[in-house]
Amino acid sequence: MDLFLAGTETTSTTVTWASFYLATRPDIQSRIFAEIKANVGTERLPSMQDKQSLVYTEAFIMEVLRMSNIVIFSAPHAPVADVWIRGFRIPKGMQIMPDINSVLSDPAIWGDPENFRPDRFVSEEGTLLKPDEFIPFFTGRRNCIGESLARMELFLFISALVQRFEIMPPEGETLDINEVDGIFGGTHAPKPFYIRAILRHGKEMN
Ligand code: HEM
Repeated sequence: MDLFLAGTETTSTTVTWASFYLATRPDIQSRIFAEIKANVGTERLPSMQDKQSLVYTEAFIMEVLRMSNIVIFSAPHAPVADVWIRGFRIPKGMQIMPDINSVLSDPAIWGDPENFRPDRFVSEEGTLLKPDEFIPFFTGRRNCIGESLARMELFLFISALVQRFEIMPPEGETLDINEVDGIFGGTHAPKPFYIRAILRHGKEMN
């Protein structure tokens, strides 16, 4: 369970959502590639040392995590004593499953949660913003134990993918969020879809 669902399906589903957003948003993909080209180049693969300088790339990954919201409910939790929240009593020991989606898509927090907009995580000074409400790995003492590993995997895989390939919809086709969204099983995954991954070469890479 830990190995296949928590450790594997989560990151692979996030990469699948990232491929969808890359294929449907060439404007965003161009900005990611330009950032990688300027800060890493194309002679070597990006490494974790590059994360500080690839702010927009990391903001893209955060926006994929926010929009795709692959773990809609946290694991079951229970209070160790009676608590009152907005007039509701949650008795000691009662199992609750907090709704992560209600936070990641709250207009009062994000303004335009329905729009895919990595810039919401970039400050005016060009640094990465980390709002408290960004909780795809949930929050508190029992939050996702694999967060650091997952974020490292996503950064290395997605930055290398965009450095080497241009991601596009199939020839002559468009991809639509309403057609791929979404299968709610172990994770919130997109329905199967096709993309093209065209190797970047020549002038673009130099
Ligand atoms: C994009 C990737 C991932 C997301 C969005 C994610 C999200 C979550 C969430 C929301 C929880 C529930 C936390 C809570 O209820 O407080 C959780 C728990 C957990 N995750 Fe992840 N996870 C991801 C990747 C991983 C990876 C790569 C591993 C392991 C290598 C992992 C291992 C676990 C384990 C073992 C738990 C249960 C922790 C506990 O109950 O104490 N996760 N994850």
